[in-house]
Amino acid sequence: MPASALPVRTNADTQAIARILLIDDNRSNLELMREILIGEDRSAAHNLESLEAALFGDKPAARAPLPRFTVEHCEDGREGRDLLASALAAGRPYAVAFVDMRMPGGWDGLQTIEALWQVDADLQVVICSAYDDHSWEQIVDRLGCLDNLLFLRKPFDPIEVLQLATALSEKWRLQRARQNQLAELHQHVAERTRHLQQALDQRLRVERELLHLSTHDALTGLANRPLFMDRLEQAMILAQRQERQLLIAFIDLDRFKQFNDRLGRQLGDQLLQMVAQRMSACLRESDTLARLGGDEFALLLPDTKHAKDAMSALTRLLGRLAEPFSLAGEELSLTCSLGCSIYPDDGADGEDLLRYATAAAYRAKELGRNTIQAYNPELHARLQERQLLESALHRALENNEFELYYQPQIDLRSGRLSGLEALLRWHHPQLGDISPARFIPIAEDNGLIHQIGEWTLYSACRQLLAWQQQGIALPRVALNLSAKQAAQPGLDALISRCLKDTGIDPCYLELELTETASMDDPEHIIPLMQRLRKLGINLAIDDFGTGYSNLSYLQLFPVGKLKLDGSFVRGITSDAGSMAIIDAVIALAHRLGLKVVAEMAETEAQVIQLAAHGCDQVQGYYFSPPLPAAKLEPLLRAGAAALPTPAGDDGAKRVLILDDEQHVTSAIRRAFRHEHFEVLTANNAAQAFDLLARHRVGVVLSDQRMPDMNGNRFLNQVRMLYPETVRILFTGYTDFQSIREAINLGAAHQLIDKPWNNGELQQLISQGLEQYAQNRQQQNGANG
Ligand SMILES: Nc1nc2c(ncn2[C@@H]2O[C@@H]3COP(=O)(O)O[C@H]4[C@@H](O)[C@H](n5cnc6c(=O)[nH]c(N)nc65)O[C@@H]4COP(=O)(O)O[C@H]3[C@H]2O)c(=O)[nH]1
Repeated sequence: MPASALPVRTNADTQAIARILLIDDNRSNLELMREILIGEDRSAAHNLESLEAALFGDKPAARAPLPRFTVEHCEDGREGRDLLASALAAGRPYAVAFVDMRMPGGWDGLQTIEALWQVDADLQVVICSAYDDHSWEQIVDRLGCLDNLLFLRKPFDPIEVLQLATALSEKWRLQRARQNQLAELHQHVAERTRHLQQALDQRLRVERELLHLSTHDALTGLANRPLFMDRLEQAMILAQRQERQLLIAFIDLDRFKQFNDRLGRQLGDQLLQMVAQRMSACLRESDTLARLGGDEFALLLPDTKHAKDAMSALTRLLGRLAEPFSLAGEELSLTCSLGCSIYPDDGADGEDLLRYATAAAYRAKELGRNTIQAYNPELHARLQERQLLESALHRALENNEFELYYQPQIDLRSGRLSGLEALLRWHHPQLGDISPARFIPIAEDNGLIHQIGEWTLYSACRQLLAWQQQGIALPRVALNLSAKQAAQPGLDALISRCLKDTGIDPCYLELELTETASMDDPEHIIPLMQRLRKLGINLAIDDFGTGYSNLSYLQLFPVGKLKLDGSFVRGITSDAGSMAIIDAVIALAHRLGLKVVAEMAETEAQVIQLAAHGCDQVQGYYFSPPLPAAKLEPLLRAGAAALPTPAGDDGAKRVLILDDEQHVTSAIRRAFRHEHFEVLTANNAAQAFDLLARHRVGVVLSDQRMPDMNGNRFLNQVRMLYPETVRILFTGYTDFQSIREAINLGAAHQLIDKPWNNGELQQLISQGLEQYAQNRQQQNGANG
């Protein structure tokens, strides 16, 4: 009969009440059981207890309420299993099942119990049996020794049924509660574990990020200096074991500051990122590229069998970097200077190796940028000297080891003293006098230049004041300003303060900024120059002609002077190229209303030529070396120097003979001593150029074979420097090669064989002088 055939009586308080399933094929058994368990007659038991309490004098105990059950039943094992399954699925599991042992026509009790436990292993089971058809041992054998199985012998005592139901349902409840607690505990533990895991993950992530931040450069994502040094140390250990070499490179971007200033910080950063990406792209996984700061990078190539292989990687890097970068609609050409050192050849200390590579990169910069320079012993010596000077420099100011020397500048028209250049001298007690060319760059690097500059400024102004107080007419004093000094914030304030402190009129002060410093950073320099001009200070551009001038800037610089670099002055008498540059600079400066000062003029010939080419002022050993203030006093009081005077005639009666053999020049001089022309002689090209610079000469006769410069080359320079002068070449042998060259170059007008015939030579010279006179006339005519 289906379960629904008997009305299912359920108690109202279903949640707190244990659910019991009865499975028995005997309906009257079911009825009886149900009644016992739901229990209308249990009030009688209660009354009985009350009566006992009255009789034996006990107070009727405050009785715990009798357990009540929700009972459902069925008459067949399969049905019981299904009921159990659907109750479980509905979340209303049975606590106890009373199962009849014998149920003919269906599953017997044991089979039923097995099926029930397959559905719900927690179910407490009571086997009800009236027969001894299964011993307890047999039951245990079949079902196992389990604590959720009890045996009830029929006919059963209602109390026994109730006790079994109560105890087992309580046990079931406790077991469930424990299971729930355990599940909760598991859940709690799982949750807690999950939280801890999350916290741990988070912490690991933060730690990883922190580690990355502390070992990487935030802008480019490249390794930073500490990580680079660490990798270098590791690589050195490995390289030592494997007897390999390592290459360490220092990379400095050329003129990055200019780009950064022009593009602005944000685009400058972007450019650095692009540079980093491009460099990384041409390196191997095993290489380490690091950004040390600013525009400086370091590279470690550990996978190097031979350092030479690595050099080709560096060349590739240099080439890739030189390709233009597209940024903000512009094509930017950026190059780099690269220095490298090799482990173990150059050293065994990581810091040293990086320092050597850095020194080599700076050397590469000096050599003209966009190039690679390997560390070498010469650089090593320079570095050691640098270290020595650097530590000595720190004490130089305190120990009063500096002194200012002054070198006069002379006006080439009047010979008057037009100014003085103050030049710093360092007298070191042990190392002797040290050139500013050696220590100024060091002072620029370590920042001492600012203190040194301040000292120089105050010293020069105080000296000017002292001269003023001695009644000496004040010349203008020029001071050098290095690029770092010019970049120093508050420079104009310092100068104003110094002028105020010393009471010097700013018109007596001139500041010289090199062409390179001015052109490197015009956006900063132009406003600075304007502020200095406002203060009344004069400005000059130093070493003009050696840098990469953007000539259009020249109009924007509020300067009054260009200082022509000494290298051109040195070549003025002998090198047509130097002369051409000097001419061009003078013409340019004059068109812009600027004066030109030539520095390092050492010879009379140079001074004469500079004057002849329209240079305004000159400075150099020819007039005076830089001197201490006291030694300059005679010149300052005189206020002028004697200018050299070129021979006044036009050279139409002058001949210059150049031959390295003195007996040749002497013989010619003797032969023509009574002639109508004067004979000058020289035994080397330098002497000859010097004579030509100081005298006009109508005819030049040069030997072809000379050790310092052959005749063709000499005459060719003469052709370019003094085009009107007539040139004759002595060819000692039948030297067709030199004859052909002389003709091709147009170096010589005439050729004459050695040994020569005096009559023939005299005739050639006379013709030459006539030709020269005609050239001069034409020239004068052309000049109007
Ligand atoms: N061969 C030759 N040399 C001559 C002749 N006449 C002068 N000189 C030298 O040429 C250099 C000219 O100075 P500079 O180009 O400004 O070049 C200077 C300047 O750039 C820097 N310097 C010197 N004093 C200072 C200073 O007080 N501050 C700064 N920032 N730099 C300075 O050091 C450089 C070298 O200075 P010095 O060794 O004094 O070298 C000076 C000077 O002594 C000559 O006829 N022949």
